[in-house]
Amino acid sequence: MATFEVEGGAPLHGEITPQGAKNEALQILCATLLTPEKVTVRNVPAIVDVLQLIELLEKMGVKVGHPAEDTYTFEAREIDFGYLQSEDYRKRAARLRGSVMIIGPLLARFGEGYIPKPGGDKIGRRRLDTHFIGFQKLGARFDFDTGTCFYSVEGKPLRGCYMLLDEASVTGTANIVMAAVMAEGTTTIYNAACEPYVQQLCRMLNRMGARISGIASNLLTIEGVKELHGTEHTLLPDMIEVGSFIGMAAMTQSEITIKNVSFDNLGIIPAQFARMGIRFEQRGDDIYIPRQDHYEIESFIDGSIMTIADATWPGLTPDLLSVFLVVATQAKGSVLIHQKMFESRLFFVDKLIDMGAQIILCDPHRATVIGHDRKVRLRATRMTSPDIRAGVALLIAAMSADGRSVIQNVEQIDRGYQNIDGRLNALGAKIKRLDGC
Ligand SMILES: CC(=O)N[C@H]1[C@@H](OP(=O)(O)OP(=O)(O)OC[C@H]2O[C@@H](n3ccc(=O)[nH]c3=O)[C@H](O)[C@@H]2O)O[C@H](CO)[C@@H](O)[C@@H]1O
Ligand SMILES: C=C(OP(=O)(O)O)C(=O)O
Repeated sequence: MATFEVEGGAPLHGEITPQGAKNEALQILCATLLTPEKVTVRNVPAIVDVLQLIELLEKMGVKVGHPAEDTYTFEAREIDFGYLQSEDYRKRAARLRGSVMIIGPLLARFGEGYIPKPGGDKIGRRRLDTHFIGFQKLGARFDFDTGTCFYSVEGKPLRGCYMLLDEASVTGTANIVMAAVMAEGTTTIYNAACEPYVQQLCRMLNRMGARISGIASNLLTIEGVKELHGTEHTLLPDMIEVGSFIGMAAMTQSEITIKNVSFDNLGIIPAQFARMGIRFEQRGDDIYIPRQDHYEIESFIDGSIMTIADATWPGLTPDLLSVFLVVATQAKGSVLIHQKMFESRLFFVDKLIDMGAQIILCDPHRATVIGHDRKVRLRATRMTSPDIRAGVALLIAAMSADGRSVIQNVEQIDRGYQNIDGRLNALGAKIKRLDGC
């Protein structure tokens, strides 16, 4: 288990460039299975989840090239279906959430697909009904082995149809879109998720020859085509990393510039930080955050305490609520953080309370934070990272705290943030990585 030792109170200064988007990468890499031709993907982040998925594709028979540090090529000429039944496949695919999107492309191209129960953050129930109901609507047969938690789908040809998703699942939408691109006839997906990750996937599929319209809306229409071809794709900057850096800068009284953020694809994220009282400037496609000793959370117009809640796009992504929560601990004012989607994502607040933050966990979904307005500094402590985003929130808390904190299990943070210690230390942070502690 790797550990960070963090000396709090060191302000950051300088420029940082966000990595490519983790959740987009997972969709795009799976989409390379849809064609035997070469697909080149750029701005690929070197993070654990993405590297594991690349390794998995290689084991499945995909020819993977790595012509530059952030660029990979994929040629899925043949797939080793024997490997998909192996113990090694089950073990590797079960390590990350994104592997679930292997099954849609396999079903589309080969008429069969297999996947174990995927991994990812342990943040509450993470059902897959939307994915498999969608495949069934397209005509696939579905089987779930409850003993081994192994999902199988089979069906050829798939036939386009109308479907109303029971929820706007991000990976579910991606999986169904990829299954439908080569189905016979027209598929209409209503209540589709439209996060930038899904938009980017649809745009790439269209470049490969797919016919998808309605991109960026919750109504997608897909006219099936016979085959898809190779293409090139560049991942967007990771909006969750951008949001994490905005929050980190405010909390640690730092002056930084976040370069090339693709501002137009950040949606409501900048406005939500502005409502927390955090000042920043858009400079071209960069975000400049001045040092700020105080930031005051707005109230609603009627004077009531502000709520920050997650929602499907274009609402606020649930992956940033942990960051908003930790940043609120040093704001002036109070806020209710309402994590609607996941039921076990707020328990890390116990650690912040140990550090001296004023937080009431109302129930598993809601926490009220009463900001200190910097009158009291958080105290350093020893903690363990439970998931990627809570991990980064704890890192932000430790960087602002008085004294030396220890964060264990930083492999969780490494799943989603590339060389985070190295990149932050280059800006003046004092983070020491201790391996095997
Ligand atoms: C690999 C990947 O891309 N992971 C992201 C993806 O996960 P993932 O695609 O697994 O998440 P889903 O969008 O399927 O669902 C997330 C949670 O929200 C609930 N839900 C979803 C839609 C809805 O309309 N109502 C509702 O309550 C689901 O029941 C589930 O508990 O999207 C999540 C939601 O943005 C993000 O947190 C994850 O980082
Ligand atoms: C929940 C997340 O990831 P995953 O879906 O891969 O577990 C996340 O990125 O915050």
